[in-house]
Amino acid sequence: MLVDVSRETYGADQFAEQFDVSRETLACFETYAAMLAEWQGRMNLVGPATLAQTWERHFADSAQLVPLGAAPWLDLGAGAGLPGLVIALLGGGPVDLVEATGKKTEFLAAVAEATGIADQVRIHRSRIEAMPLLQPATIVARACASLSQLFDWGIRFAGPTTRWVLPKGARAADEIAEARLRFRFDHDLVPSVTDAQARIVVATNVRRR
Ligand SMILES: C[S@@+](CC[C@H](N)C(=O)[O-])C[C@H]1O[C@@H](n2cnc3c(N)ncnc32)[C@H](O)[C@@H]1O
Repeated sequence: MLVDVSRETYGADQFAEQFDVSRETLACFETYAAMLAEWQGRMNLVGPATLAQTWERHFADSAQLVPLGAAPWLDLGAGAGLPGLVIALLGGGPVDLVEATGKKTEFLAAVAEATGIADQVRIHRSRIEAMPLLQPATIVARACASLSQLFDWGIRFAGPTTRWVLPKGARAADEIAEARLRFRFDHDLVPSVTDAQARIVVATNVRRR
């Protein structure tokens, strides 16, 4: 079901109701939102125009992915923790978050510490290509790269049953067609609850042609 409230009114209360978030967990998300706003003044964590819509554009957009995968998760290009920290805050961890930019990994560690989920996340300051091998049940990546590039980066972590949960915009079908030139995979397309045009690609059995 699409979020049926206007962007101006979607906030903590709507997020808590939509995702059945406890009061205690909601307090953690409020801490996260406040830290995002504070650190955004020092570095570009999220698109500046999206900061005012953090609860919908970032938290809800990430939270909708939780039921599509299973732990352990591997978040490629985690940035400000979207979706990796959101998944861990909602009890979906453990999550390995890979992020190349040192300042962003400092932010990730600070939020994990402040919200009490440090034991549910492993934060890797690394390029994805340089990561040691992990065996995630689910590989997730949001706003990081094309489907082909994500498969290229992630395939060494994946087996036939690994799920790939990859939110994509309106161009999901084009990216799938492009990826099919080089990879075989099964997939479902799940509508996004935050953007009527967007789709989430849920792929399994990804292998090179
Ligand atoms: C556009 S941001 C998206 C971040 C976050 N997933 C989100 O949805 O807000 C892409 C992130 O991927 C990181 N990144 C890009 N290529 C990477 C690589 N090869 N290894 C590790 N991180 C990478 C960038 O530093 C950046 O923080």
